[in-house]
Amino acid sequence: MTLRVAVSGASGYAGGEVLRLLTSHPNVDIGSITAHSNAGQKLGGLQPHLHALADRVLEPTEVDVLRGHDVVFLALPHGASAEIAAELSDDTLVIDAGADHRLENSEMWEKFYGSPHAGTWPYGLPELPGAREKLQNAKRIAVPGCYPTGSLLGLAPGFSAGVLQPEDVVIVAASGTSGAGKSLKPHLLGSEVMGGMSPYGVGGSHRHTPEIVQGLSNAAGEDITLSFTPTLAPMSRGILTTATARYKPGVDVATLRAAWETAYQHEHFVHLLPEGQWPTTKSVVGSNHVVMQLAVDEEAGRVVVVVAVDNLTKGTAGGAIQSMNIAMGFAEETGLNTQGVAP
Ligand SMILES: NC(=O)C1=CN([C@@H]2O[C@H](COP(=O)(O)OP(=O)(O)OC[C@H]3O[C@@H](n4cnc5c(N)ncnc54)[C@H](OP(=O)(O)O)[C@@H]3O)[C@@H](O)[C@H]2O)C=CC1
Ligand SMILES: CC(=O)N[C@@H](CCC(=O)OP(=O)(O)O)C(=O)O
Repeated sequence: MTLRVAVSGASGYAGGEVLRLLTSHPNVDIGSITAHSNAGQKLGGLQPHLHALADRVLEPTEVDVLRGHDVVFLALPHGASAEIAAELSDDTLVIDAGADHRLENSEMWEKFYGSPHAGTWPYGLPELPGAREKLQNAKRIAVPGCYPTGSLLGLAPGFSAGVLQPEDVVIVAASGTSGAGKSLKPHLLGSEVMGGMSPYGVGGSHRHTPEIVQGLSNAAGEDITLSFTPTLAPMSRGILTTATARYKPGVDVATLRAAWETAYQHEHFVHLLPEGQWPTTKSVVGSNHVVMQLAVDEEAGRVVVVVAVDNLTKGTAGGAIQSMNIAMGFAEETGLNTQGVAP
């Protein structure tokens, strides 16, 4: 089966990565590609790495352009996708890379995004417990945020297995600058970012906080409490997440490690490294692979999990295509790879 697929936001980072991956997907024919201020431009001038599509012209992001495709990827700013998705047929698979449909709690949406909530779609992180069933035959999929991808994959196994305490979860993550998108932002100028790291969204104010709380609470079966701090690192791609949580009294080290080994033993894209090896963001650049390592800090009574993802691949576009594969009944790994780029 060949799907006709449209990509909106194709001039941006997330849309560009969706296109890069789709060009090697055997079941996809790339239909309309759309943009906003860059509509009318050739893709080659904006995404010079996408040689195979260089002469394709970006159309405006309008419902009429997106209609008539089997699958539509929306890689638009927050708030822009809900309106378009509502106009697309129920038979079209719509995959939203933005945040509009990720949260289950409308109050949380309004608190963190400051607009009316558009509703909740199946969450596109297949490795979470119960997620695959909801993605099969889905016609609407919400792609997770990039920080939630590493954070949830890092701690969900411990909560699902009932070995972690729900209160006092702490996550600190360092992201590459592509996480912020392509539009001009003064704090992302090379001279601001190169040679140093800086925090932002400190004190529970980052909008990914409720998304991570939601996923971990669902895994735990009870509400968890979280302190989440994002930081900006001088690299273009990648997120290194350090997630720690208290383990329940009496749980031993072997039981803790077994929870993660069991959760990921059959997963194609998520890999608990052999003991003693630690993840690096460099090892996952351009791949849909997630690598992690776990340590048990017995003095502190905490599990420490370190996770590396490529924010644009597994953290957005690769995860979106993996979910498309599930929804459409293709083998989950179709068109995706687990090999990084080195050095
Ligand atoms: N970057 C990342 O790592 C991740 C991004 N995401 C999400 O993906 C989405 C896109 O992010 P990203 O690619 O980084 O952002 P970019 O700023 O790189 O790209 C934004 C895209 O949206 C288009 N656009 C801008 N304004 C509008 C508008 N008002 N209406 C319609 N289209 C518009 C732009 O078109 P033009 O260039 O023509 O103006 C461009 O194609 C966001 O919702 C983001 O949260 C999710 C996970 C990770
Ligand atoms: C480095 C950086 O700025 N990252 C972005 C997160 C990008 C992303 O995944 O998030 P959404 O899809 O939810 O926007 C941020 O912190 O806002």
